Amino acid sequence: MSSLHDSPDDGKAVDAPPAIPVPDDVTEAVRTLIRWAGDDPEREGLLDTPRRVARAWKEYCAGYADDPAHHLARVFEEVGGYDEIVLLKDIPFQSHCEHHMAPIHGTAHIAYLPRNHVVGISKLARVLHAYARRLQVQERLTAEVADCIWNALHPVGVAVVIQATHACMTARGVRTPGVGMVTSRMMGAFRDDERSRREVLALMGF
Ligand SMILES: Nc1nc2c(ncn2[C@@H]2O[C@H](COP(=O)(O)OP(=O)(O)OP(=O)(O)O)[C@@H](O)[C@H]2O)c(=O)[nH]1
Repeated sequence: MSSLHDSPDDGKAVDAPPAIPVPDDVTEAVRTLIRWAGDDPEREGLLDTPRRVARAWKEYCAGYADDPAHHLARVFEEVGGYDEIVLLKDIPFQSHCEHHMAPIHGTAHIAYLPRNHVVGISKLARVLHAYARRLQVQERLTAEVADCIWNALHPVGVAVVIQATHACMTARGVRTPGVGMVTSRMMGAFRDDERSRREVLALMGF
């Protein structure tokens, strides 16, 4: 019987990642973790779990195989003399913290003030995801995204603001739901010029 998640053609899940081979030591590590958590990795419901977990982690961490700067290689020079802020706002992303490997869910706002050229707007989100799909701390993620745009486009300014919740704080440890962390990196005109900084923050909704 097919379900909503089956493709009409081959019965595989629509968004299924390619079935990459998983080395035995990786599945064994997951089995050890299941035992450590208190369950039995040999019970029927958990038999395929180590392989699934291994593949899921390859997907969560796909950013290690993704060169962020590569996404900014193609630029457009003819944009009608446009020389104001370009902002991609409210970009949802997921990451994992490097301390507990717990999920981070967040929203990023990425802006730049072009010098002579712009990039396809989707590329800003691609840069974000390439860094987010790694083990991260929010401060480094914010800095890496901003630095990548700065170094690739040589714009007049770059501003990146990230708001995120960390499951290591909500689901364990201090167990404090509803709190968000905010980080920012302002470069060039957005750092040096108060009016530009205020303008970009206002466009972002702050
Ligand atoms: N600055 C920063 N801290 C983070 C980030 N993600 C997780 N953390 C924190 O990293 C810290 C790790 O602290 P440790 O004391 O080594 O680990 P822990 O004993 O598990 O800490 P608790 O979470 O307080 O139980 C925790 O305070 C986390 O909340 C992040 O992106 N940035």
